[in-house]
This record gives sequence, structure tokens and C-alpha cells, in this order.
Amino acid sequence: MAVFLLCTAKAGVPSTDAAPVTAWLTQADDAWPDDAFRFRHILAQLHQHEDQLSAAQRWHLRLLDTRLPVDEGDYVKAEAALYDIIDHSGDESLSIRAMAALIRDKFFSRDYVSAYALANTLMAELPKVADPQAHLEGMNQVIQMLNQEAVGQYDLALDYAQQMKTSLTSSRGQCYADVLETQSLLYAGKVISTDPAFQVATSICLTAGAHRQANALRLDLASEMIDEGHADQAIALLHSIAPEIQGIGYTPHVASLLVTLAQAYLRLGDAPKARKFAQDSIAITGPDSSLWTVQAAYEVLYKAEKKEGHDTAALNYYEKYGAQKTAAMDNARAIALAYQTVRQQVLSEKMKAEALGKENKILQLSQALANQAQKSSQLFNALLLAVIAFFVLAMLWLWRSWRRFRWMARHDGLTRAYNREHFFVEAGRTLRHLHKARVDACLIVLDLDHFKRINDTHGHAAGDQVLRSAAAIIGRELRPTDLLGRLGGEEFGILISGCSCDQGLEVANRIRNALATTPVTLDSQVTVMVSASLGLACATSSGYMLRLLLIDADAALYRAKEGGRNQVVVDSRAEVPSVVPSDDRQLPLDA
Ligand SMILES: Nc1nc2c(ncn2[C@@H]2O[C@H](COP(=O)(O)OP(=O)(O)OP(=O)(O)O)[C@@H](O)[C@H]2O)c(=O)[nH]1
Repeated sequence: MAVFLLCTAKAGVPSTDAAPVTAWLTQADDAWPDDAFRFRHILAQLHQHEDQLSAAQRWHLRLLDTRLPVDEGDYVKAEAALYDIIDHSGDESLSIRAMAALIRDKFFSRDYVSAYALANTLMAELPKVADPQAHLEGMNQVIQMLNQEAVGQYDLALDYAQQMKTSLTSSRGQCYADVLETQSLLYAGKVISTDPAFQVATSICLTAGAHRQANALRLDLASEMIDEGHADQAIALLHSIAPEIQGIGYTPHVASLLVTLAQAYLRLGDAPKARKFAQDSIAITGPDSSLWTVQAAYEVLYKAEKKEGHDTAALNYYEKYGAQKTAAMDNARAIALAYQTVRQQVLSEKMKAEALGKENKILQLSQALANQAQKSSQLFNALLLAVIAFFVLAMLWLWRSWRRFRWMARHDGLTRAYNREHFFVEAGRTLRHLHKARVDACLIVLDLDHFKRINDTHGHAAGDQVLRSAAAIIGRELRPTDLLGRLGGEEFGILISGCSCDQGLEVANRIRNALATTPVTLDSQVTVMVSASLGLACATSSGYMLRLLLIDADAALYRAKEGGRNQVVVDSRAEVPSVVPSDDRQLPLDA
């Protein structure tokens, strides 16, 4: 069959067509390890057409090249190539498969720490790969390592095997998963030889052409039968599979077949047959092999010789058995230690990663808190600014309102001159200062003439307009230090600082003249003329008391009115002409 397939492939493949080369790579994968003969031929074929292979296919071929040396125990030859594939192929699937081969290689060369460390890496990398072949080879290797007696992780191995069963749907995948599941249960003591799982797994494997897997399980089953006291059944089973095992020629299985037969015959009391099969087993592996079969064979030999009374021979074999047993125990200890070492490393790295994660979490939380605090402080600052701005604006508004109210409290709203009360306050204070400073002052009381007629003729609003205009005309004749107040109705008071009686008279006349000569245009476009009578009192003659000055100025005003209006009358005690007549006494009311 294998030769036929090879010939077909060779004949039907033009040297430029790469597709059959790909098929050969897959066929080689399928042939290994059950059909070593076919595998060798496909490999040879591939090497003949190596120049047709792509870079990725060459890496695949390199992996296939490592199979034979490892299977034949030449671990050194394969190791460099396997590391090369892992590090440089750039193919995740090939990398997993090389890792699985390297684990086996490390395990058989007794570098157990490396083997378990690699197994851990493989399990971490495996979820990234979809290729079923990589899963089959990777999981198979890891589960076998967990099923080692010295490790005893049967439950974990069972869990992985069951995962494998659901993920690998091919008949080969099902075979591997079933065998590994049944072995995990067997090693854990959860099944006995009559369990249908053995038959099911065996038959799946035989259908899939996976003879080596079927044989591995059947050899385990035979050992279980012996342990259960069914040595005869074990012998029957072993003889039935012997031709196939010997045909495949896989040394560990051949040695295992022979030594198990030896154990079965010894159990039945057949010392000669037991001795023969045990010696055959040692002959297959050599006495120095690390396989378990050597120790088992020496045990059978020592017991068989003892049974037959050959004490010297028995002692001789017992010594060899003891030496093998000690070596096996040392080996088991090394495996257990390696597993625990790697497990601790993995746990410690996990804890470190968790601690780092927690540290990062704390950092993230403190960063978030800092951000929150920054945001809060920005919000607080914004709020503070808003509150300050509100207070500043409120204070500004209050200040302006206060100023407005103060102004309104002190001024006459119509003429904008001081109102009566404030004029008295300010005038009194100014007079006190002037008195202290011995500075002259004059007080004028001014009253518009016949103002009632304006109201009566033009209306109250026109009268208001005339009052406003009169105040403005008076104001223009005064200095900033002088005070003007509306004493009531159409009467104004004027305090002039730093002025003698002569100067006061001059100012009063200037005001009278300005009023008498300035026409006031009303809203109705009618122009009116207004005159005023003024009474003047001087501090030099009346004193600095406002009340006395007002009495004297009022008296003078009265005299001005009496005298015909539109004139200035000076207080009689002042040393100036008491009446200053105007140029035009009888001012017409309307222009
Ligand atoms: N339009 C207006 N009229 C006012 C105001 N205050 C007082 N008056 C009027 O001013 C007039 C003053 O009249 P009188 O006291 O008789 O004085 P007069 O008409 O000016 O006559 P003489 O002073 O004697 O020249 C009254 O009719 C008041 O009603 C004001 O604020 N607005």
C-alpha cells in the first residue's frame, strides 16, 4: 500500500507542480508513527523534490526529518533542528509540533525541568493555533507527561484528554483522545480491565490505522489483567497482538510485550517461559536501557530463578533488579522534582503577574483619583471664580445703586442741583471750613420772577423745562467749588467760596444777566425769557452762620422783589450798594 502510494505520487507529479508535494507532507504526517516504512519513503521522495518546496514546506520537511532520529533515541541530532523550527520558522503550528517533539526529546534524555517548562509554554501557546495536527501532537505529549506515575496529575490529564476529544474530530484525533482518556482513568484506578473503554478506544484506533496507539493501550490492559489476577487473559491478549507489535518493530512496545508476557507466565507459575520472555525483552533493549522493561525483566528473572531454587542466579538477577529499581526511583524523584520546580516557577510568575496587575490597578485607581481630584479642583476653582465674579458684580451693582441712591438723596431730580437738605449740610460745612481759614464767602438766594405765569401759560411741563434750563444757566456761571441748591419751587441757593461782597455782587449780576438774556426754547418750540431776583448776603457782614446768612439773603431777595424784580439786592449791612438795578427791569415774559 505504502509503495503504491509513493509510486503514484512520484509518477503523477510534474516537477513544477507544488500541490502533490503538499499532499506528500500531509501523507508523511499521517504515516508517522504507525507506518514507519511508508514514512521513510515519503521523506526520501520529498528530499528528491526539495527544490520545489516553498520556504514554509522546507520547515515542515525539517520537522519530519527529526522524527526518525528521536524515535531511534538520537536526541542530540534532532534538538538543534527543533529549536531552529521553534525560533525561526515563523509558523505557529510547526512551532507547536516542534515543541511537542522537543518535550519528548528532553524527557527521554532526562532533562525533565526543560521538558516540563516547555510543556507549560506549549499549553500557553496552543490556544493561538487552529491546526488540529498541532493540537494532537501537543496535547498528546503534555497528557503523557501529566500521566507519569511520579507526577500523578491524572485528573488534569483526563480533563485535557476530554477537551481533546471534543476539539479533534478526525478518527486519528479521536483515537489519541480516547487512548489518553482511558489511560488517565486506568492510572488513576478508576477503571478495571473489563471496562468497555478499552475495546472502544482500541477499535477506533485500529479503524484509524493508529496501531501504535492501539498497542500502547492493549499493553496497559494486559498489565492491568495481571494485576487483577487474570494472567491467562493477559497472555491471550498479548499473544494476539504480538505479531502486530513485532511487525511494527517499535522497540519500547516489543520490549513491553515480552516483559509483560514474562510477568504473566511467572504469575501462572511457568518459570521457564517467564525466564525466556524476560531474557528476550532485555535482549531487545540491551541491559543498560532506561526503559522500565529492564527493571521488570530482572525482577521476573530473579523471581523465576528463585522459584526454581537457583539461588546464585537469583541473587545475581536480584542485584541487577535492585540497581535498576534504585535508578528508576532516582528517575521518578527527578521527574517529580522537575514537575514541582516548574509548577512553582509558573505559580510564582502567575503571582508576580497578579501582583503587577494589582499594582497597575492601584496605579490606575490613583491616577483616576488624581484626575477626579484635578477635575474637582477645576470645578471648585470655576465655582470659586463664579462666586467671586458674582460677588464682584453684586458689589459693583450695590456700589452703583448706592451711588445712585446717594445722588438721588442729595440732589434735586429735576434740576440736578443739590436738594434743600443737602445744600444746607454742604453749605454749613463749607462755611465752617472757610471761617476757620478766614476766607470770604457769599450766599445768594435766587427766585425766578413770575414763574407761576409760565406754568399757567405754557403748562407745568414747560415750567419744569424752564427750571431745568435756569439751573443749567446758573451752573455755567459758577466754579466747581461753589454750591448750588434748589431751596424749593423756583428758588435756588448759591454759596460762593473765597469771594468778597464785591465779587459776590459781580457773580450775582452775571447770573441775573445770563438768565435774563438766555431764551429757553420749549418742546412746543415756543421761546420764553425768564428773569430772576437775587438777594446777596456776605460772610464779612452777616457772619459765617448759614442761618443768619439765609435770613439776610432772604431779606435782600424780598427787597429785590419789592423793588421790581430782575435785580440783585445786597444785604443792607454790606458795604456795597444795596440795590443793583438791572438794565432792563421790565423783562417781557415771552420773546
Ligand atoms: N412747573 C413747576 N412749577 C412749580 C414747581 N414748584 C413750584 N412751582 C410753581 O411755581 C409757582 C410759584 O408762584 P409764586 O410763589 O406765586 O411766585 P411767582 O409766580 O414766581 O411770583 P414772584 O415770585 O412773586 O415773582 C407756583 O405756581 C408753583 O406751583 C415745579 O417744580 N414745577
